[in-house]
Amino acid sequence: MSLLAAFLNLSGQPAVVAGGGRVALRRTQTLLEAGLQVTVVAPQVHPEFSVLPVTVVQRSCEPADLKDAQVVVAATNDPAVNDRLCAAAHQQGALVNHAGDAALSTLRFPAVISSGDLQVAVSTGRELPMLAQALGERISALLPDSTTVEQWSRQREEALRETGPGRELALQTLRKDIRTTMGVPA
Ligand SMILES: C[C@@]1(CC(=O)O)c2cc3[nH]c(cc4nc(cc5[nH]c(cc(n2)[C@H]1CCC(=O)O)[C@@](C)(CC(=O)O)[C@@H]5CCC(=O)O)C(CC(=O)O)=C4CCC(=O)O)c(CCC(=O)O)c3CC(=O)O
Ligand SMILES: NC(=O)C1=CN([C@@H]2O[C@H](COP(=O)(O)OP(=O)(O)OC[C@H]3O[C@@H](n4cnc5c(N)ncnc54)[C@H](O)[C@@H]3O)[C@@H](O)[C@H]2O)C=CC1
Repeated sequence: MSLLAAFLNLSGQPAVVAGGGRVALRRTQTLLEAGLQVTVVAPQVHPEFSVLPVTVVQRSCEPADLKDAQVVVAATNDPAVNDRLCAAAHQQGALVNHAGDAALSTLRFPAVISSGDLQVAVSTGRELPMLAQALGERISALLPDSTTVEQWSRQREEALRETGPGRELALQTLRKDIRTTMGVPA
């Protein structure tokens, strides 16, 4: 069995991050980049949270704080608290990340390599973040720049507007151009 590899559109959805340390900060940044509305609940928060567009509630996190959240990250340094919050979050049907135990998560965080809207996500399917990170560094050298991607995207739209044999020909030309540029056999 493998994990479901998918990209989720959760822009505008509420998320709660329990904990305010480095792990919570990293996860919060990832959620913000995907447009979620993040509330951070923790007695102590890393100073970098003050420059982020998040709501900070400075106290210990209770299951009631998770109400309405579509995504819950339990990243406190108290495993029992993380377990309890995750159990409550699962019950309400949220996507759940348990920072201390991936087996208790329905949501795992990959290493992400991006160029504009293009994203490559690496999951090892286990807990081996150094490998995900190292692979990400190799992969980043392979990504085409965003101007090139934009141009290919426009070319594809133009090809799809064509009718008859011109359409297939335009798509074939584009496919060949992309494959050659990416260094795979045309
Ligand atoms: C299961 C998973 C979490 C999940 O998805 O739930 C997980 C688990 C754990 N990570 C630990 C440590 C660190 N992780 C990082 C960094 C990253 N970790 C990420 C993902 C994942 N980490 C998921 C599996 C991914 C996979 O393998 O596919 C990345 C890719 C994405 C992200 O986190 O946003 C991001 C790279 C970002 C990049 O690309 O740069 C660093 C920092 C660094 O290395 O610089 C440290 C050390 C410093 C620190 O403590 O922060 C420990 C504690 C081990 C211990 O006991 O010390 C555990 C728990 C355990 O192993 O039990
Ligand atoms: N998945 C990953 O990438 C990693 C996961 N971990 C796990 O994540 C946990 C957190 O790591 P760090 O951020 O480095 O910890 P940290 O010690 O820097 O921060 C812990 C945070 O939890 C908060 N906290 C404690 N009790 C709380 C409660 N009842 N409610 C809300 N917040 C509470 C504290 O105020 C603090 O902000 C670790 O204990 C470990 O289990 C650790 C390293 C990497």
